[in-house]
Amino acid sequence: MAGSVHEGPEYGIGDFVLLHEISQDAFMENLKLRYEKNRIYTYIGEVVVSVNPYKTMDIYNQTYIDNYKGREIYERPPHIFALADSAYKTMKRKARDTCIVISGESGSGKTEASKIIMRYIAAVTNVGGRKEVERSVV
Ligand SMILES: Nc1ncnc2c1ncn2[C@@H]1O[C@H](COP(=O)(O)OP(=O)(O)OP(=O)(O)O)[C@@H](O)[C@H]1O
Repeated sequence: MAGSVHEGPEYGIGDFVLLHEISQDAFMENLKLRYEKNRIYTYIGEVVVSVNPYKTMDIYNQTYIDNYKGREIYERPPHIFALADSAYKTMKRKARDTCIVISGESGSGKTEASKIIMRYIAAVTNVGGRKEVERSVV
C-alpha cells in the first residue's frame, strides 16, 4: 500500500483540488471510479471525503497504522488515518486542544469514522493515553 496521494490514473484523482473540470458530474465520476477500486477516501485539500462502503474493509490494520503514523498527508494515498495523524501531530506540537469536524447525512458513516479515528489515536499514543482513549471508545 506504499505510494503517495497519486496512485495512478486507474484510481482516479486522489485530491479533488486537482480535478481538471470543476463540475458535479466530474466530481461524482471521480468518486465513483475510486469507489469501484475500493478507494473510499478522497481529499479536497485537507478535507477527507469518505464514501460509506457498507462492507468490512481491511484498511485499518496495523500495517496501515504504521504506514500513516508520523507521515504528512500527501505522502500516502488518501485515508482517514492521515487526517487523524495530522490532528494528533498538531495537538502535540502546539500543546492545544484540536478537533475534527465530521459531517454527512444519516447513515453516511460519521460514527464509524469517529471510532476509526479514536482507535488510530489510541494505537499511536503512549500506553497511558491509549487506555484513556480505549475507555472512551467502548
Ligand atoms: N468505514 C466503514 N467501513 C465499513 N462499514 C461502514 C463504514 N462506515 C460506515 N459503515 C456502515 O454504515 C453504517 C452506518 O454508519 P454510521 O452509524 O457511522 O452512520 P452515521 O453517519 O453515524 O449515522 P447517523 O447520523 O444516523 O447516526 C454502520 O453501521 C456500518 O455498517
